[in-house]
Formats: sequence, C-alpha cells, structure tokens
Amino acid sequence: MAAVVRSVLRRSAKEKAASSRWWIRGFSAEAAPERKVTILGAAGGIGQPLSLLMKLNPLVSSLSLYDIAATPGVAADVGHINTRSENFLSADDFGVKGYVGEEQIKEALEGSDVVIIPAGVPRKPGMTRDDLFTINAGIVKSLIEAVAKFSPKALINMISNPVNSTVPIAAEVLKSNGVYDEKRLLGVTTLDVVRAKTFYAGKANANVADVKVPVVGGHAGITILPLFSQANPKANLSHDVLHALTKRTQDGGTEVVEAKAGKGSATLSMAYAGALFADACLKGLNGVPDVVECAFVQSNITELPFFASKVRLGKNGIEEVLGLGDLSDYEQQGLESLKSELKSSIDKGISFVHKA
Ligand SMILES: NC(=O)c1ccc[n+]([C@@H]2O[C@H](COP(=O)([O-])OP(=O)(O)OC[C@H]3O[C@@H](n4cnc5c(N)ncnc54)[C@H](O)[C@@H]3O)[C@@H](O)[C@H]2O)c1
Ligand SMILES: O=C(O)C[C@H](O)C(=O)O
Repeated sequence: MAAVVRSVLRRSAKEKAASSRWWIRGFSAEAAPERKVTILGAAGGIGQPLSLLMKLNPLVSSLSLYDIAATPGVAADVGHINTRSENFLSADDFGVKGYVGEEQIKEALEGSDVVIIPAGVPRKPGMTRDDLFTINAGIVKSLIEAVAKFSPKALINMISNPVNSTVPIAAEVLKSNGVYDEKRLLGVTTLDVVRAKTFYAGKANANVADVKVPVVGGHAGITILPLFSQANPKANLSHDVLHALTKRTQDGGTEVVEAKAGKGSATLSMAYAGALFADACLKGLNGVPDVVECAFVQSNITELPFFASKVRLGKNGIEEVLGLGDLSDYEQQGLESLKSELKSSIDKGISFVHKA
C-alpha cells in the first residue's frame, strides 16, 4: 500500500513539474519567499481537502485555517504532514494553525498573502446557485469586513456561491472600508476550466494534461461560457459535439449536486481547482512571469463591471485582464445571451451591501 502511494506521489510530482503548473518554476521551495495562506471555511467539504492541498504546496510557509467550528482538529491533522511550512514555525504549530469563531479571525487573517474563501452553504438537488444568496451573502459580507480590517492587502480568492454575486458583494464591502483594490479580488472559476479541459480531452481524444480551454463569463448556468474554438490542441468537432460539451461544462456543478443526492456539491474537484488557482496567485506574487488563469474579476472587456476571462497574475495580483480573442458565432451568441443574467446577479450583490 505504502509503495502504491509513494509511486502515485512520485508520478504526480513528475507530471506537475512537467506541466510547470504546480511546483514553482525557476527556484526551489527553500528559496521561495515566506507566504501565509488563510482559508476561511477550512473545516468544510471544500475547506478540508483544500487545506491538505495547500499544505502540500511548497510555496506556502504558513497555513491559517479558520471556521466557525472544528478547525483545531483539521489544523492538528494537516499540521503533521512534513512539508515545507514546518521549517518556518514553532515546534507547537508546525506551520499550520486552526482558528475558531469571530474572536479569533483577527489573528487568523493578520499577515495573509492570500485569503481563500469557501465558507457558506452548498446546493442541494433542485437549487440554483442563486438560491444560496440568502445565506451566503451575509456570510461573505461579514468575512470580507474582517479581511478589510485585518488583511486588506491580501489577494482574495472567492469560492463561495453565488460567485456572480459574492464577488461584487466583496468589492462593495472593501470599498465601504476604503481598501478596495480591484487587482486583489478574484472569483474562482477554475473548476469550470478544469471541467472544460476534462470533457474536451475525452471528445478530442487528447491528453488531458496538454489541453487548454478558456472559460469566460461567470460561474452559474449559461453565464459559464467555455471557448472551445480557442481550445488547444485543435480538434475538428461537430457543432452538436461542441454544443454538448458547452452544456456539460455549464451543468457540471449540477451533475455533481445530483450525483451527491443531497450531500452537497463539488468538494474534491473544487479543492483541486482552488489549490491550482491559489498556486497561480502565489506564483504571480513571487514574480514568476506569464502566469495566466481565468477568473471572475472587475473588468472592462464587456459592458459588465465584473466578468470572467483570462487574467495575468503578478506581484500585485491581477496585472492585466486579457481580452476575449476571436469567438465563433455560437460563442458570440452565448456571450450575448449570458449578459442579462450575469448583470442581474452582479446588481443583486451590489444592492445587498447598500441595503443591508
Ligand atoms: N466557485 C466554485 O466553483 C465552487 C465550487 C464548489 C462549491 N462552491 C461553493 O463553496 C461553498 C462551500 O461549499 P462546501 O461544499 O465546502 O460547503 P460545506 O457546508 O461543506 O462547508 C462550508 C464551511 O463553511 C463554514 N462556514 C459557514 N459560515 C462561516 C463563517 N461565517 N465563517 C467561516 N466559516 C463559515 C461552515 O462551518 C463549513 O465548514 C458553497 O457556497 C458552494 O456553493 C463554489
Ligand atoms: O454547482 C455548485 O453548486 C457548486 C459549484 O459552483 C460547482 O460548479 O460545482
């Protein structure tokens, strides 16, 4: 058993190094700057595997795990893993510390370079992401108030749904606190990209590790717009196949919610996607060149104030929001159709902060 685990770890490390996506390019972990990553909602379905994956990332020197319950256990568990952060902290916390409840959020957040937020309720079958707004909007608002006070310079990776509204909520709360920097607020849409790559690789008969597919728009239903016309490697797929791939990417979250039958939504694939995205943010902060990922950010590439597209990440967060490139007629139609839904989700987030 141990030999199998070792061989899986060896293989995945090789693959990661080969694709340059995970481990840092250009310098070793020992030479990497100290970086504190904080996870708000760390004891949840996403939070726990995400905590594990961030503990495995050599770019992380200190991992802060915050939730309203259960984080001491998660921190004690993850803290015994002998990866990098042990080198940088005391013999008591091994680089990982759990914080519970509002009275500990200050300490949890102070000095954070990246704050990842998967706090909030997940969907059950029959619900839309917007149905989560009533509960999650308030959770996100209060957590961002704390970020604004205690780690205003951190890069925020927003996972909590509905992302199309929680990112605008976060922006308004940061503005009200006088600390908004649009370069530092990013809605995590990486799972849409992960799905688009996986589904495309199956149809295009391509090695999934080599596939690239941008996904733009937002993170709910038709607002998720995969641009298969820009996929690499190229494949000659029929309109029907491209339509089916688009639908499957848009409905990927619902596919998992239904399969889990009341036990939540995507957690493991989301933890993977969240870890990839946070790794890209850390690489950008550390000055690694040409780190480009899709994310839902403040944008002027369409008439909408927030939009997901490729962004270049750097030492200050978002260095550049990249344009959409050439779209097929089908994608152009998809773009026009998503705008009104995305606009109303954005507006709903903004007005929530000003009404509250
Ligand atoms: N962006 C994406 O692609 C994506 C993908 C999957 C899930 N999600 C969203 O992520 C969120 C979390 O999903 P999950 O499956 O981990 O849910 P979960 O219920 O398993 O975990 C949520 C965690 O948040 C914690 N929490 C609640 N209120 C909190 C607060 N005020 N402060 C700190 N922590 C708090 C809970 O205690 C719990 O541990 C959901 O909103 C879900 O829809 C987003
Ligand atoms: O679908 C959900 O509710 C969770 C998440 O947004 C996903 O895409 O899996």
